[in-house]
Amino acid sequence: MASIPLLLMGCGGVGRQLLRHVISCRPLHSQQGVRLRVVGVCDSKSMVAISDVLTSEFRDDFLLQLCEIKSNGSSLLDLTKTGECQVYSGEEIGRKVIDVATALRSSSGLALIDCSASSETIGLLSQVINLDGCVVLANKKPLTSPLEYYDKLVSQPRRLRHESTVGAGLPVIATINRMLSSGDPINRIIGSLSGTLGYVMSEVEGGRPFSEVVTSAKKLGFTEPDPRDDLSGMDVARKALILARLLGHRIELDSIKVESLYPEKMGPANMPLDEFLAKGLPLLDEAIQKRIESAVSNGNVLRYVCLIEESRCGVGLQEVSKDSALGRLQGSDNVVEIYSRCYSKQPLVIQGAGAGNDTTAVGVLADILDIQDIFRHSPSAA
Ligand SMILES: NC(=O)C1=CN([C@@H]2O[C@H](COP(=O)(O)OP(=O)(O)OC[C@H]3O[C@@H](n4cnc5c(N)ncnc54)[C@H](OP(=O)(O)O)[C@@H]3O)[C@@H](O)[C@H]2O)C=CC1
Ligand SMILES: N[C@@H](CC=O)C(=O)O
Repeated sequence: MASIPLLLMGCGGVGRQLLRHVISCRPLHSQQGVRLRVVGVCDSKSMVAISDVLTSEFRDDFLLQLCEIKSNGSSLLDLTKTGECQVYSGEEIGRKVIDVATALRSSSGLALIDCSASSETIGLLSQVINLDGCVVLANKKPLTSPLEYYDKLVSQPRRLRHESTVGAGLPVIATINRMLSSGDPINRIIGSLSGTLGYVMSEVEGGRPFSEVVTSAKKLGFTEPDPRDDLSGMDVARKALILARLLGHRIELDSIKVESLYPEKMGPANMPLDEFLAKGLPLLDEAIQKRIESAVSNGNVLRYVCLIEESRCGVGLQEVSKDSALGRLQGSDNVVEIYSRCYSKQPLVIQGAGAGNDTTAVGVLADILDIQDIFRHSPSAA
């Protein structure tokens, strides 16, 4: 039996869906000889942890209650009433995560799952790797931090999985890793890597106002916590950087050319999110619609494209033919075309839903199961 102790950072849309999946897959995992033991969960302010991380785990009804509390916008602190957990806040959180990883080091090791959208988790993630733990990421920010930190995080590739950082549940990272490790060098990747921007382009093409479509994309769980991360192109740039670094490009985020769909005066430094959603977005409707109509009048469509080729890496809007793989995309689907020595004339193509809490959580869960052997071979795994 592989017993994997999980500590989840971030219990928003993706994190909660992951907890629900862990619970609903119990019978399947039991057949496979795997037990996922949730020993701690944290959000931006608090952390709940089980008192004995070596042998205990949160009960499923406690985890479902946690999901409900967070869905209602309440605080994890409300769970103290149950008497089932210890609660930590502020700087205690980081210390407790390291305590848990240290306590588990000589038995199975900890699996730290980052479903936050924070740029501040990188230090903890690297420390957990150093404590012989594993890290699974939906959060792209740790992998797009400066190379100095990135190198530490990826120093033990067997202990790191991050499939959901690019294309949500689509097998983009695994495919690229398989190609590279089998000596099939990749020379070009072109694709549409934003579920939000894909959905926005195809829905506005169909006649809906841009502001209304962005609001729906947020409700559907496609956008980042602040949709300006998507609309600025930065979320796609992060995915491009993750792929470029996998290909061996030693580049930083600020070297990627990015095209934003809103002006700087509407950016997070100048406008609160609520104001952007209520007042900023509608001001963009006309300009985006005109751009899309102009593409359509040329017999084309507009897509937000990511290109990585030789030393070039850029993301931005492009007019593409309606009949191309990019042009045929609809809704939140992503497409990634990979050109390599083996796939030189016709690319290897990966396509499907590229955003959404469900598909992303499934990708994270698959990553956790992918590292089960590390836990199976530990001295405590019976
Ligand atoms: N949705 C999607 O389709 C996809 C999402 N992702 C990635 O998954 C991640 C989560 O997205 P989503 O669930 O939609 O985002 P949400 O905003 O719904 O949830 C984010 C969660 O992270 C918590 N959080 C914030 N800062 C920290 C921190 N420093 N430590 C621990 N927890 C923290 C938040 O706390 P609080 O509740 O207190 O605000 C919240 O619970 C993002 O990085 C996103 O890029 C990746 C692929 C696809
Ligand atoms: N906000 C992202 C979610 C997945 O990474 C997107 O829209 O693609």
